[in-house]
Amino acid sequence: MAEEAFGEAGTGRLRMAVQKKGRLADETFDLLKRCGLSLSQSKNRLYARVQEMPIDILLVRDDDIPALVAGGASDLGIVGGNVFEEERAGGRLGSRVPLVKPLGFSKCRLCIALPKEDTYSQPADLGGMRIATSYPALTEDWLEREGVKGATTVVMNGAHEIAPRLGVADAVCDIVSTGGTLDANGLKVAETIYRSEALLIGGPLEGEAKKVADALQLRIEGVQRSRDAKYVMLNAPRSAVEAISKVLPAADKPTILELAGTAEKVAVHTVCREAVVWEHLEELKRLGASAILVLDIDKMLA
Ligand SMILES: Nc1ncnc2c1ncn2[C@@H]1O[C@H](COP(=O)(O)OP(=O)(O)OP(=O)(O)O)[C@@H](O)[C@H]1O
Ligand SMILES: O=P(O)(O)OC[C@H]1O[C@H](OP(=O)(O)OP(=O)(O)O)[C@H](O)[C@@H]1O
Ligand SMILES: [Mg+2]
Repeated sequence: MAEEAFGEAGTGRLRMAVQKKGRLADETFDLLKRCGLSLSQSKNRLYARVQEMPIDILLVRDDDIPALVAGGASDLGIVGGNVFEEERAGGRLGSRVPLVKPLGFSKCRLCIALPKEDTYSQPADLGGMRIATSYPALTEDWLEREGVKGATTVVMNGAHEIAPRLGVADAVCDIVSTGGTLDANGLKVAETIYRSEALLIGGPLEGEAKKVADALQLRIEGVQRSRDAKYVMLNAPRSAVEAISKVLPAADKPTILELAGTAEKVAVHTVCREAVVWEHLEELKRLGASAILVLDIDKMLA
């Protein structure tokens, strides 16, 4: 591998910054794998090269991704919306980094939380409080929008949940997923100020980089389309096919196949969301469906 050429502009290889290790990294690598892309890691593990497409992957801390993209060192990046919006709200990105698409993983909420014993009914109750957070810009923007008077932020880089107990803050504003961390630290959610998921950011691109980015996006869309979708096969009385098609709505009409040795029954194949199958299982059985198979779909490319 021509390591010296890595990351240089103008090589025609698209550069994409992703988290090296952490809560975003596993799902980012899984997404690339599902896009049919395999990575060859460099010896120093600061970048990897995609084998199947001209893409170089920068392996970095998530906090650095928006600035790398804004500064032009990377064409694209995959980063949590919380980090991206914090950098943007803090005025550190200029106007140069568009959001390309939400990716649907690493979902979490940015919440203001208070000690469980505090009473809370409205934003004004946060007036005058010190709020420990790694997201001062998003927190301050929200406080201003809600007209909260006199609240301030105390910047901490981790373990915010301990701040009220230490007396260095009255409230926290941090990432919440299951709520387990807050609960274990005697805190409760007062407000959700931002709903986050992983985002693909970057561009606008030109020339070869744009072509590669478009091809990558097409693959990502294929993976996203297949994420909730299931391939459903069942046998049913021919007379029930129309009713079954209404119960299992799909983008396209179902495929109806003859079954050997019978004219009354057919096989119905369709694609729909898994939840729809569960919701309507009883009804499908009532309509005479049998041998219901629900299969994973690896990709739906168009
Ligand atoms: N509990 C959670 N559940 C779901 N998503 C989360 C959770 N915690 C964080 N995230 C999302 O994953 C992103 C990365 O979280 P992680 O804890 O790996 O960050 P980090 O410790 O700042 O990593 P780095 O070492 O790259 O700076 C967060 O910015 C957020 O978007
Ligand atoms: O609502 P929960 O499911 O408990 O998740 C929330 C916790 O997850 C994140 O921390 P993480 O566990 O990633 O550790 P970190 O503080 O080292 O980032 C976040 O900072 C919260 O502390
Ligand atoms: Mg970080």
